[in-house]
Amino acid sequence: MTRVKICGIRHTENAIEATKRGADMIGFVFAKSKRQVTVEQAKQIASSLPTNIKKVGVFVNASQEELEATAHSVGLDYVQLHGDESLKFCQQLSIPYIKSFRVQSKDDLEQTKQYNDADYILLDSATGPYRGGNGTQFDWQILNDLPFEHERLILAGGLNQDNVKYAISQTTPKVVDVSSGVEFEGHKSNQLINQFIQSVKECSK
Ligand SMILES: O=C(O)c1ccccc1NCC(=O)[C@H](O)[C@H](O)COP(=O)(O)O
Repeated sequence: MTRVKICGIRHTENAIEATKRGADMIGFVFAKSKRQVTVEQAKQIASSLPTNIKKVGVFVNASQEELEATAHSVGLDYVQLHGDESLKFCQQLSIPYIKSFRVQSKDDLEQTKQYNDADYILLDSATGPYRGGNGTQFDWQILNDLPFEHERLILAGGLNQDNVKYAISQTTPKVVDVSSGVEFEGHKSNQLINQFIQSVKECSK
């Protein structure tokens, strides 16, 4: 089954609900964002989750020191990098990493190939003011134009309960990632989280 990552979690009740319903990964945004959490908040939420749930920290151009200290303190399984982090920078990290790319053209996919030691490649939309979490989609068709390692693919960008089945059928990702699509009036909604995970589960029926 396609795995699910619920990103931008700020409250324990949403994290618990997501994991109860079958989410595989929970994302905490440490970058400057309306979803930003402190290390202490993330630590508290993470401590309420089962150990098999992967905890992911989202960063934009953070230093190696900050990444490693936060990962250690919160108990992150992965850092997810949404900035201009070079391959050399990523290779020096002592923590497994997910490299994010904003996709507009085939050239953006070409770039991903050099990050062959990344645990996952996250493909997101380039539309919107922020480095992620904009709630906008990219043209999934681009993925069919180039050979791509779908085993390492996290599909993100504008997913929701209504489009996620089609997105999976078009791109066969290992993981689908959602943030805006499970929010109501700017807050995570347990109901939308449930409905999103349910839609993903229905794909493998
Ligand atoms: O979510 C944010 O506010 C954010 C800010 C800066 C960098 C990354 C950010 N989020 C990363 C994510 O993993 C999101 O889940 C992903 O971009 C998809 O977001 P959405 O389109 O809102 O579902």
